[in-house]
Amino acid sequence: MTKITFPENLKWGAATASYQIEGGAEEGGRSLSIWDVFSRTPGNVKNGDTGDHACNSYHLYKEDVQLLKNLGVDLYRFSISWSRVLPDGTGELNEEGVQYYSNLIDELIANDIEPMITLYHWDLPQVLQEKGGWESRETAHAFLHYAQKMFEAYGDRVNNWITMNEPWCASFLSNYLGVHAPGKQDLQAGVDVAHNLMVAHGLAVKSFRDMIPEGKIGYAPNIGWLEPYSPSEEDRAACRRSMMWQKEWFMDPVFKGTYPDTLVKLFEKENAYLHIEDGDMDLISQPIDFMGINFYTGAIGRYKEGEGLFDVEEIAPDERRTDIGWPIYAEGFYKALTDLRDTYGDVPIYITENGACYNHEVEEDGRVRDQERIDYLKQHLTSLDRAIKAGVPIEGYIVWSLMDNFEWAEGYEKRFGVVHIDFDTFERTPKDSYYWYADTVKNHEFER
Ligand SMILES: N=NNCCOCCOc1ccc(-c2cn(C[C@@H]3NC[C@@H](O)[C@H]3O)nn2)cc1
Repeated sequence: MTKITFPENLKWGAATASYQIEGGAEEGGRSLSIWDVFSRTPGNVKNGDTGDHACNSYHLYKEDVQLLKNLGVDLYRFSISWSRVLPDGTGELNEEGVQYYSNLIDELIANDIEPMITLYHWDLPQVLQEKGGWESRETAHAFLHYAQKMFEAYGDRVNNWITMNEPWCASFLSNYLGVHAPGKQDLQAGVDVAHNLMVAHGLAVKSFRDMIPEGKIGYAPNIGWLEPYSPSEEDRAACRRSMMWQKEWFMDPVFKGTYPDTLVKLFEKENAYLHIEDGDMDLISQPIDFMGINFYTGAIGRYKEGEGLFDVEEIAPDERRTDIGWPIYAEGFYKALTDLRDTYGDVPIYITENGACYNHEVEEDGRVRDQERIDYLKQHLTSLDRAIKAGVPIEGYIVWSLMDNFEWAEGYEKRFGVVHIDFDTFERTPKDSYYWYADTVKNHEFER
């Protein structure tokens, strides 16, 4: 057996997000978010699931912290529900909402766990959506107000901050592909939302430097990996174009102060145009302390004229897929990470999400035998080890997710947690992968 051993200073964590776990959708002064409206609209979410109750973490957060403590992680990455702390989207704070997160932060610190806050994990206050949402630049300024209020409230205890989670999902998946909230299918809307999310990111980073000078801030784009089907320039260019949508479109503005011209021109051909104002690119490209990377899957990419926006078809590398249907491609994780270093240099990286969907249930003896998830994590942590040994500056690894939760348009059926949730009783049951991950975190190593 081969042992994979990680650097002692690698930080380990687990992640969740507010709309996916909290519930308490109309408790404690919280107002509706776009995900409440989207999930309550019939046809948008599998089985008509909503985040009304989710994992009931709004009431069970102390149990969650004990699960994290027994997992032995250094970090807990969670997000704040903007509409819980600012029900009007801006203006005055809802003290009850602020207190909820203050209690969570204190509970984490009391258990020697570092909080890592994600400010925007897709649950925009509905009141702001009704004023134009992220298509309106005003929302970027509302985000700055929200971020500043959070820095004031928690900056004394929280050092690690993430502005945006998966801006590709929050812009194109949500406003062009229509799969996530608000469910628009308009490429211009997607381009406008993507830019305003990045302006909002820049505004928050700039203010953060003044408000929490000792803190660390970044953002968390999601990327996949498309391996060319053949060495032909057709296949290689098609893969580059498709990956550009999640990589360069959201990373070049931050690390180069520009948008990738290939995609700018491609979008213009589809009558979708960037609306950049003076100073935007300087604002977006100010330095950050780390980049979060969310990686789940990849594929083989082959040029196919007329296929989607980029003339590329995605082929699964082999028959292995998780229960959400995504191919398993751990080699792609290694390639994606070394490609980031080759493109953007030594930007410190946290893996802010990596994990697998397997829908096991609790068996008679109380166990959840999710060996497939353990195998997925082993394969991807092996790729991570290879990337670290190749010199990619990895700060930490944060598994998605601590617990089964509301997996957006897929609802509760699709389970990503190392802890099983009974969505009727909210009973939490650590899976086999929970105990395996705890050993790996404790020993900084595992047997392949
Ligand atoms: N490329 N073209 N696709 C065209 C067709 O898309 C159909 C569906 O697409 C997607 C793409 C990506 C995702 C996704 C989900 N997660 C997992 C969450 N991450 C943040 C955290 O909250 C987790 O729950 N990450 N990514 C979902 C759907």
